Amino acid sequence: HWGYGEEDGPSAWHRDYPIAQGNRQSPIDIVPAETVYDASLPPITVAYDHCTSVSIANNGHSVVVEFDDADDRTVIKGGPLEDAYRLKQFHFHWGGKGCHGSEHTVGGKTYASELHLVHWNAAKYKTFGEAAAAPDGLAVLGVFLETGEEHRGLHKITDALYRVKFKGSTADFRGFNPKCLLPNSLNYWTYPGSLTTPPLHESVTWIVLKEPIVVSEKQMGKFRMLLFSGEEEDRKRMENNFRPPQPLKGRRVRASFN
Ligand SMILES: COc1cc(C[n+]2ccc3cc(OS(N)(=O)=O)ccc3c2)cc(OC)c1OC
Ligand SMILES: [Zn+2]
Repeated sequence: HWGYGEEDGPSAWHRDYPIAQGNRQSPIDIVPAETVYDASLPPITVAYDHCTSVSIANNGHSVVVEFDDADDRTVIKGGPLEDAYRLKQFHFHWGGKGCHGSEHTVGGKTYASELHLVHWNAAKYKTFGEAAAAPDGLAVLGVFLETGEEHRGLHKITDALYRVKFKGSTADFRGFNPKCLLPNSLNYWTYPGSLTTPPLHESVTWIVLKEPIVVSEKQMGKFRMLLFSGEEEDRKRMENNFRPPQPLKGRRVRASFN
């Protein structure tokens, strides 16, 4: 099975998932000077008012908060998106310490972590799985995390992490609204890309926010107490669960701001 170690990490994924060497893989290094300001790009609308988080889980690769996606109560629309995309889950990628751990980089700059809010096009597809295999099926909103002051909204998450320490553990996690994890500005870059973990489907319209949110080193430390391993296995700390930037292959990265 795939992972982030020496043997099963990102450089080996192509053996089981040849699309890893495809033409629209993610993440990428976003080079601001090479992005194209697109004045016709409307702002994105994040309509997370009736938040319906259901559970928090450790899937052996990250910590994931799942949502009830049975209706259009929690959606993202506008920006590069033709339809409203329904929030399915969010999760994080992070490093071992210091300021590396994000998946996207900005002019080579890495951040301590990156939040991914995963949405699917329920206007066009019946299930997440079906959408995940379609070129316009998913929209992932990426938010950079940098270390500094404590983040009040993140406490509810970091205080729940002890309940999902081991791979395969799940806990109730209701009523969390991820709107509190967004920065003040919704200025973004957007480009056509993929899932950053297997199955690496090239089905994602990426929307990466320029402004990071600030979380404390102590809060980041709580993510690193999670384990890749299950209760009966040798302990492996969950850290450095990020894929490095992939070739741009001629893709255009548009900016919603000048
Ligand atoms: C709920 O059903 C599925 C869940 C999942 C779980 N999953 C796996 C990998 C993922 C990678 C992701 O990549 S990322 N890091 O770019 O956000 C996002 C969501 C993911 C969700 C995948 C599926 O098919 C690909 C599913 O349909 C069968
Ligand atoms: Zn992710």
